Amino acid sequence: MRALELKLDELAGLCEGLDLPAYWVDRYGFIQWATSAALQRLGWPEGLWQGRRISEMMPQSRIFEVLAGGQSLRCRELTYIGETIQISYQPCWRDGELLGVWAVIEQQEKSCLELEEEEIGASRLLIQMYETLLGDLLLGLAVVDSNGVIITVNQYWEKLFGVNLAEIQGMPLKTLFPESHMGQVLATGQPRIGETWTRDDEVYFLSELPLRCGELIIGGLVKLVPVENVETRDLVARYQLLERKLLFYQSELSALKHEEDPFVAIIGENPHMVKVKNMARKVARGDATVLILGESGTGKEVFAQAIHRASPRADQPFISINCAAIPENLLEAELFGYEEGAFTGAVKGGKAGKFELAHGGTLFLDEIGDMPLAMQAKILRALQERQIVRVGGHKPIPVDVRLIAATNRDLVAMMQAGEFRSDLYYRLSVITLQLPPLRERRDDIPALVKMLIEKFNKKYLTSVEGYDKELERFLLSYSWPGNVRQLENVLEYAFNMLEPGQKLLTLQDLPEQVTGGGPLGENDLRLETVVARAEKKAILQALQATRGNRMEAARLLGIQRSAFYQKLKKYGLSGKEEDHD
Ligand SMILES: Nc1ncnc2c1ncn2[C@@H]1O[C@H](COP(=O)(O)OP(=O)(O)OP(=O)(O)O)[C@@H](O)[C@H]1O
Repeated sequence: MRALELKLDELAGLCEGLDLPAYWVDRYGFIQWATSAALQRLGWPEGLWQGRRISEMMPQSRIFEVLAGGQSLRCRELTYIGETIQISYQPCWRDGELLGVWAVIEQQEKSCLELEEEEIGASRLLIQMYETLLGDLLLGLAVVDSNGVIITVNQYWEKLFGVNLAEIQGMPLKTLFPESHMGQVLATGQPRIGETWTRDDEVYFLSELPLRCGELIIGGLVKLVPVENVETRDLVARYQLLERKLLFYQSELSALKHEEDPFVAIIGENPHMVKVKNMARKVARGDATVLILGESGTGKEVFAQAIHRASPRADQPFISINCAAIPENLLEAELFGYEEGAFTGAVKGGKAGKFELAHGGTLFLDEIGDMPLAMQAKILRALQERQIVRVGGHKPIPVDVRLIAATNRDLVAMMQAGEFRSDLYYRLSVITLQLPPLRERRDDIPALVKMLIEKFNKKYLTSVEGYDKELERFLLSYSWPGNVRQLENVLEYAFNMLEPGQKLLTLQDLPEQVTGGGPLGENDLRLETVVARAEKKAILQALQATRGNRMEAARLLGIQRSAFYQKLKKYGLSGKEEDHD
């Protein structure tokens, strides 16, 4: 910051020394300095302009366009106290951040005339360039001036419209091509792309783009690309694929929105699962806090969402936050928001936290067992007082949220070890749902796989019908340390390995780390696997040494808590080391 202040001071000194009428406006629009020449030109009395916004001193200033758009403006004319003056504005950036705008009052009008000439010269050059490029490309091109009058077209265009360049030069494009929207493109500077146009049963992609020279729109370009063109056909195919994917996601979304019973989508006919689903269905109707326990990937978030959708709050937001994945120093601001200027890098105007965003709806705190003690106290206070205070603020903000929390850690043991506040535990655990790991409900695996195959068939436009006996045996016997999420990832991997037209999934389509005799194949001596094996072992040892305390384990390993959490996910570990040793 000091170096920067020095540079701004230097700029001020330099302008003063050169007797240049110039001033500096910071990124919030406040005038920071002005040279004596500028004060004289603008008639600003000393002492009146300091600390004021430029809009107060000069309401017609164009500086806000520059602050908003980040692009320079040259020789902009404005009338100020009865006199016409021209000002050029130069935005100044540092490390991608806009610092402010340097404004210089032009002294000679000639400089602006020169600028216009430069601009006209540049546009001529541009047109010449286009004429050379137009040649005999397999697409129709037309260039118009800023009034939409045809300057040139290429041979393809001539043939397509059955015209000669000489006879249409100077003609408004709209006369020759009434379907054009070039008028709008030139007026707004916004391109129109992705439209189609048909002539004699031939379909063309139509794009209309503005041609710019710096700030100025100097004309427009029309492109007509026949869909028959091989490259275009490829594009069309990809576009159609994207469109189908979009339709798929739209239908998924509306299915989610209109599901009568949100628990239907949760697959699980295993008796334990049925019991949990029935209980969740009942508690959804009320407003009580729910604690969902279960290993990673068992569907805790799926349950939380279903509870929300089956609750009277269904039309309000469902906001989810993974407490373990967010660095400790950012957690408070994420949860409670912050006021402007609360810390370096704080967004202008402040930011709402998850509690505020969830107002009226449900807040899902995933991995609550990884919440630092200080934050636990703040959450408890927010729940009791039904209000929060943003970081750096004083004003209490009322919040009405239903809280659903989840963890795979043993909160009772943590409580006894003083790592989890008992008052918060009792508040959270009014209703507790315990989700079984997948290895304890293997009878649900076929239904889950069927659902996932349908899902990925839609996503990848494939037509897989099932899997062979060998794969079936594997799917039913594997330990699935990462539970349903791992099953989902493994099958998605298989879909990416499919041969064209393949109807049955086989064991060979699955990732080797899974099929190689355990989560990490012991016979695989590739460096990547050996390093991964060592890393997994170190994590398990750290978890053992800290009796499953992830924060402590991360500290022992000398890595960030969020990085540690990612590694747990990568190796399909739940944090309970004895499960997977
Ligand atoms: N019973 C289920 N039926 C259908 N899909 C499920 C089921 N359980 C889990 N899934 C799917 O498995 C994935 C993981 O589920 P989810 O994110 O709810 O697990 P989690 O327990 O919250 O995991 P973590 O603790 O790691 O955040 C999701 O893609 C979810 O859709």
